[in-house]
Amino acid sequence: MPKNRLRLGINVDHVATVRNARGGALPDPVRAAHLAIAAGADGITAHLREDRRHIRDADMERLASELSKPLNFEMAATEEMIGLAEKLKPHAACLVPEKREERTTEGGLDVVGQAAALAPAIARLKAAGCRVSLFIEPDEAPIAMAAELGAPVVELHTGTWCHAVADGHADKAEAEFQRLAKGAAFAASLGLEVHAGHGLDYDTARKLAAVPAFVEFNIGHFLVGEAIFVGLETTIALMRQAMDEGRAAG
Ligand SMILES: CC(=O)[C@@H](O)[C@H](O)COP(=O)(O)O
Ligand SMILES: NCC(=O)COP(=O)(O)O
Repeated sequence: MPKNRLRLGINVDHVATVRNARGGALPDPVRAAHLAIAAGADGITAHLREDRRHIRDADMERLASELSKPLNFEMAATEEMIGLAEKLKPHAACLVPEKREERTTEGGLDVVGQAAALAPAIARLKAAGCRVSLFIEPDEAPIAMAAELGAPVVELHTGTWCHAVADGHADKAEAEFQRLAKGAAFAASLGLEVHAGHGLDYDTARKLAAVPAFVEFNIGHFLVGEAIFVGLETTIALMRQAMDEGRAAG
């Protein structure tokens, strides 16, 4: 295994989205998490939204107690969520912005504007033993503030780039890719561990893997969708291959 191999975290939120469409117990996101680990995932990500639209408290409790690989608990920095993380003690806690009316996580956390509120949240999560990560835009100001706030990890939001690629806006896509590459290098230069996620597919993950500063990708929606056609094991193997190819080419 190459020393600089990228870690692949699998986000199981949208297995729960399908389950919740019918209100029963199936498909079970925890079963998907076990399967993802058996298929080579390096960790599992799950986002317990305040409105519980996909992952629910009972899912998070089972993920925290059952998994053999690290759990990355994505959450808004609310009292309720920080309290839950203190109770469940997941390996990692990733603070993300959240709006009830949004369809998905639309941008990065406003770490500059919310620094005063984030500082105690980060301190409490660290005291609970969680590796704290901040989900932010790939720009200097939020990255520098993340370092100042003592977060050891940043996850750079790849959504704007992935949308530009999907929409065929080549110039915007190239500019967004350069923004991510520059942001990742800057974050690494400050001693931060650099992750990426949101909207990644095989092609975008392959291209981004060539940027050496990244050490982990968290991917969910695309893989859960692909699993309908080729199965979860195959889609994870194909994503692993794409990331390894990209890294080797970098
Ligand atoms: C923060 C983030 O990017 C993830 O939470 C992911 O997008 C899945 O959750 P949603 O689709 O509910 O935003
Ligand atoms: N933090 C990003 C994540 O966990 C997965 O995002 P997506 O692939 O579901 O868009």
